[in-house]
Amino acid sequence: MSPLESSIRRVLNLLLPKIHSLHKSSPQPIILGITGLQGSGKSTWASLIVKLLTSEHGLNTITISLDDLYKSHDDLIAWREKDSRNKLYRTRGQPGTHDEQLAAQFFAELRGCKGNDALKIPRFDKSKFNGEGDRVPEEEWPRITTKPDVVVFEGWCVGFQPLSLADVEKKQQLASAGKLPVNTPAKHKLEHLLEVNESLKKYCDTFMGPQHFDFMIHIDTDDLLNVYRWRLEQEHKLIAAKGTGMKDEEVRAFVDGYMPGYELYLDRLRVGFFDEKGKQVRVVLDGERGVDRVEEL
Ligand SMILES: Nc1ncnc2c1ncn2[C@@H]1O[C@H](COP(=O)(O)OP(=O)(O)OP(=O)(O)O)[C@@H](O)[C@H]1O
Repeated sequence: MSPLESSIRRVLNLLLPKIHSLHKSSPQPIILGITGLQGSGKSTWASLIVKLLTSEHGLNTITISLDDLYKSHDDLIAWREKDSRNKLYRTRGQPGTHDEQLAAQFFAELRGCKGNDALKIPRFDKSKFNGEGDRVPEEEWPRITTKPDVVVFEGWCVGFQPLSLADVEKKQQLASAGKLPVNTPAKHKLEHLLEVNESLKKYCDTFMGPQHFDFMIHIDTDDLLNVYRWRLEQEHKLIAAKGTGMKDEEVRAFVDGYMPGYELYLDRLRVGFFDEKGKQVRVVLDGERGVDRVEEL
């Protein structure tokens, strides 16, 4: 067994008794969030957890990625052009670039799903429009006809919760004084950070707040600079395999887009997403993406 698989099993074992107990007491699908830094392994964790829960624990488990809930291409362009000065919205990814109505509707249907009513799972194709991406036509979305016991919902900003205006401002001042790990909030105007924060608030109200999840796995690291290293390694591997990929400075710019989110919202997630204890596991990775430690929150 690979070290990664044994880490995933170890973390899953911490949550399993609680998952089984909730499964026995509630007919609704259990929502397990997976959040983590760029390239930290969210999709790898999600797919192995689906496999383990289904094949070894008899729990019918599916996964959905926040990436499948983006706005359509037309809506993404309209969103970008609404405020073309906001650099955070030049590409998809930030809160505001997903279709929160679609997301809220999907999760509401999922909670009410009794099986046999063919629930459709939204899909987004990142390759459309030269990489700008577009939603896959609804008739091509996969359908499920059996109520899932567990739904693994993964995304880079899953688990983030909005800050007050004063706290966003304070973070930006800290960044301007060079007191945050990478200081990226200083690279954006306050009003632009607040625009993302406002969208995050809407997400949390409608589909991404603590009230919408049962459990959360957070893949983290003590040193945010590791994220640049992991993403560069990932791209170098891709170039070695396919002969093409992003240049190093493009990779850095790409990761820079996510850093303000990490620098604004990770502190709160690290303290705990839920009010109740025992529902969240924080996995802290070392520089080589090995597990340094596991914390139950
Ligand atoms: N612990 C690990 N050690 C080494 N490589 C890993 C580890 N976890 C994942 N990888 C590899 O790193 C790459 C990124 O993993 P994955 O796509 O699961 O991450 P992600 O967090 O979902 O990424 P993204 O943020 O880009 O969506 C994959 O090639 C995966 O095989």
